[in-house]
Amino acid sequence: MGLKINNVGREFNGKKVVQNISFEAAPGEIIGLLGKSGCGKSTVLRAVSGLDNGYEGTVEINGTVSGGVDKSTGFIFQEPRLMPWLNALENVTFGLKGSKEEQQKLGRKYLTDVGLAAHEELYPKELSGGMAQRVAIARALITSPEVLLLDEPFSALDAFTKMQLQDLLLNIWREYNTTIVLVTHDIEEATYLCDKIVVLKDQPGTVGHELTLNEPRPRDRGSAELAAYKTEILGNLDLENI
Ligand SMILES: Nc1ncnc2c1ncn2[C@@H]1O[C@H](COP(=O)(O)OP(=O)(O)OP(=O)(O)O)[C@@H](O)[C@H]1O
Repeated sequence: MGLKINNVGREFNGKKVVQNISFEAAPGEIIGLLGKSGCGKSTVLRAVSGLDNGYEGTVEINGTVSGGVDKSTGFIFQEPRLMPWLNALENVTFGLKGSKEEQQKLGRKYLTDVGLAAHEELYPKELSGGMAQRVAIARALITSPEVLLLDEPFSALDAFTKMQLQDLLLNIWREYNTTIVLVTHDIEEATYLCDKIVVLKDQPGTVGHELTLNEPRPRDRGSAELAAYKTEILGNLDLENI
């Protein structure tokens, strides 16, 4: 159960961009996909999400081979991608079934979870970058996904907001016990959040290294243990060939 990626490969215009990507995430595990720009992290995540289905290999979610966009997954992008004509609550509840009252009740619960209970009426242009990304997180959570896929979700935010949202993500993960796949190029972020990190090598993207972080939470961002993981990752990033 959980997530199983078997030999995923993807070609664009006759060129292999990623190949033989395999990794697994147990239910409730946070797994990071880390690598240099262009190594194929987003390509792999799009295959896992079903947003792209032109890949080789298989993606299994809870034991079932996925054949497209799976209702049990939620996606969070680098930018919030909110609808500008809808307020925060309407963005979160957009597309939900049920009566307006039911939708609003559910929407308010998730807005509360992301710390925006008092801001449901604000429109995207009235939200800070961090608030907008909180709305995007609430929108992804409202369908109760078993697997949450995040593509560099905090990379556009300032350092302080980024740390706040990383902690928010851990709170949500604790509450909902979702399996999480996090694409990031941020080594600090990966070691702070993840149970397992898959380091991709590029051209074509392949799994270069995998490490398991047996570190209890809450983690200390400045600890010697995390520093040792960072060193291990840096040693496997092939930085001489940037
Ligand atoms: N739809 C597409 N058509 C053609 N080439 C593509 C397409 N999508 C991705 N690529 C190419 O695949 C390679 C990997 O891209 P991808 O976005 O997966 O990398 P990444 O590791 O997520 O990069 P970054 O960290 O910069 O976001 C790149 O060379 C990119 O140009």
